[in-house]
Amino acid sequence: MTFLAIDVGNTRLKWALYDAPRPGAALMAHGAEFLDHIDRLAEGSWAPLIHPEHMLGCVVAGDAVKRRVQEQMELWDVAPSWVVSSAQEAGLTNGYDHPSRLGSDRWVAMIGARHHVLARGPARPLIVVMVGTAVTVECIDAEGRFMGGLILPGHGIMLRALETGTAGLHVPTGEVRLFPTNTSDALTSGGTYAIAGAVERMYQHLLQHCGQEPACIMTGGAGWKMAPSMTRPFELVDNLIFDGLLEIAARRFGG
Ligand SMILES: Nc1ncnc2c1ncn2[C@@H]1O[C@H](COP(=O)(O)OP(=O)(O)OP(=O)(O)O)[C@@H](O)[C@H]1O
Ligand SMILES: CC(C)(CO)[C@@H](O)C(=O)NCCC(=O)O
Ligand SMILES: [K+]
Repeated sequence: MTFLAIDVGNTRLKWALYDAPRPGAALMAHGAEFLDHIDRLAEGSWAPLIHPEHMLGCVVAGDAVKRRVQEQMELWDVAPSWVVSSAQEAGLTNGYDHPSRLGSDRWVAMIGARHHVLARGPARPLIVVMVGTAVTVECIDAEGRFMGGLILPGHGIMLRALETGTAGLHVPTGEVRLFPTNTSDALTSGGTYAIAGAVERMYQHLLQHCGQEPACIMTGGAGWKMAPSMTRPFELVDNLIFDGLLEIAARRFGG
């Protein structure tokens, strides 16, 4: 019962082929393409794959990109299905004002993170940080209710905004420093601590609200770069979105 998971992000499409639609399934193949290059998937990295029997994805890039991905999937006889954020799914409840307006990447990653925590011990409050093109910081209480979260610009967007918005800031990437003494280090440290500071703030909000130390999980391609600058112990999980898609797929496809 092969299963293809697809995460169409703001910048790149990431995919993973598993031997079954269930948590813990074996990973058979995986890859990533920039959105500009997705029209080559069927003749490229998808061509040699075993045909997936089921597929589930999440997409934040809009309908035109979704259609381009579905065109590539015509290579196989598999129905495309995409997660839409809802009021409730896989044990999580959604506290967003309009649940369907919550980015499905955020919803799916939270589902992955919640089950990650439950697999290890008793339920507890949870902070989920996704570090990619944008950064999101989500708060979930011990009962599995998504209480709310932050959206902030990712590191790359922050630096590009400063480059285009100021008269003379064009410098190479620097190092994260406690007391930056050159422009490169000042910019790199500023972006990093903006993210770390936002996360710390949400940690305090959740701790205060729940009266219990939250578990902290971080994911996304740049998570490892943020890890040394965080103020709390964070567990890095490679791809929470795939983990969440496997949880949902197990319920939908009965894996
Ligand atoms: N030192 C850093 N600290 C924090 N974030 C960084 C750093 N360097 C790069 N980044 C961020 O990481 C992003 C790349 O992460 P990732 O590979 O998860 O994103 P992506 O797959 O391109 O995004 P998406 O999932 O939205 O398509 C960059 O866009 C940038 O914002
Ligand atoms: C916030 C991003 C860009 C993070 O990838 C994405 O989840 C998105 O476009 N969300 C829709 C708006 C929202 O989540 O409130
Ligand atoms: K993403």
